[in-house]
Amino acid sequence: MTSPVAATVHTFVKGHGTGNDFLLYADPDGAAPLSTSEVAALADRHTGIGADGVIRAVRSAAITDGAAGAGATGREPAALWFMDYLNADGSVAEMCGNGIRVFVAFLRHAGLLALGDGDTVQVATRAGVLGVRREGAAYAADLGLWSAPGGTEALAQGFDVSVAVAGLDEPRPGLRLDLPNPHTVIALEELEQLEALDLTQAPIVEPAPAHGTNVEFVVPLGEREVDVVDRTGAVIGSKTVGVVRMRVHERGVGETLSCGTGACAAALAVRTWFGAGAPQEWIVQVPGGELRVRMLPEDHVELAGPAELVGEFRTI
Ligand SMILES: N[C@@H](CCC[C@H](N)C(=O)O)C(=O)O
Repeated sequence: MTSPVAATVHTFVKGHGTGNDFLLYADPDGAAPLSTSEVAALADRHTGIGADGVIRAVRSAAITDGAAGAGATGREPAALWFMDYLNADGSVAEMCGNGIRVFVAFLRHAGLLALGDGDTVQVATRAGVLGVRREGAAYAADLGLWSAPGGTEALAQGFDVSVAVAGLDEPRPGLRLDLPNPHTVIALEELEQLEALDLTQAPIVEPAPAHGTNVEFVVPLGEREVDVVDRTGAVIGSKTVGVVRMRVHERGVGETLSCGTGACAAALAVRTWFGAGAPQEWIVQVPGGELRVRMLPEDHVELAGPAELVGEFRTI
């Protein structure tokens, strides 16, 4: 591979969360951002290293307005590190739920952060400062406020757009939710319908959201009793959780094996459709594994799941 990368950046760590994979690098002083075309070249699965996104770790004190792209939060005294997340096509996204867990794992691996089991670190993102708690080898992130751009009317109705996709005969109703990156969730009745979808092309959402959208197709699978364990792993009770199967087409990427903010949108949409009495916790099954979503007070939502680092890659 001929390096598409600026001379200052050659070494990347590859990591993933339930198969949603990223290339990460440290740029403490904010001196080595990558261009859109450099990111796209690196993320290319045939001629680059390959990834769903590229994540740059910048000291938040080094972020000046606009330096990290549209929506940069500026200096964040509450958080030492800023997560600069870019999609595989080089476009800027407001948030990445799988990425923020892998980001924290990367900071620990690079010796840039010490985080005890059960402790929480504040991370600056384009969605504001978010807390990420370590749970052994996994992480739980409070992704902050969710909202429905269609307002209470869309939530009451359960949908506010129409979505056409290859593999389904007719357009289906979809519900838009912001985490704060844009999502559109569509319910299907059968797992066979989910498996038959062709997500090699982006689903067509009408009316088209102004800034594009990630699109999640979901099949609700009912409720399940699961063990409640303490920090030592001992079972101390049980609780009821909802279960959802999901496939996703990500804005700026294509179909991915997982999407963390998408899993939250899926759980929020299914909970909305179920109405009062729906579980507050959800297991979201994605092609790359399982994620846990928990509704927190004041319209916050928590996403928990694994974060794994694969290896280091050096471009030439
Ligand atoms: N995979 C991410 C979402 C990444 C951003 C998304 N493609 C967008 O453009 O909004 C996740 O885990 O949340």
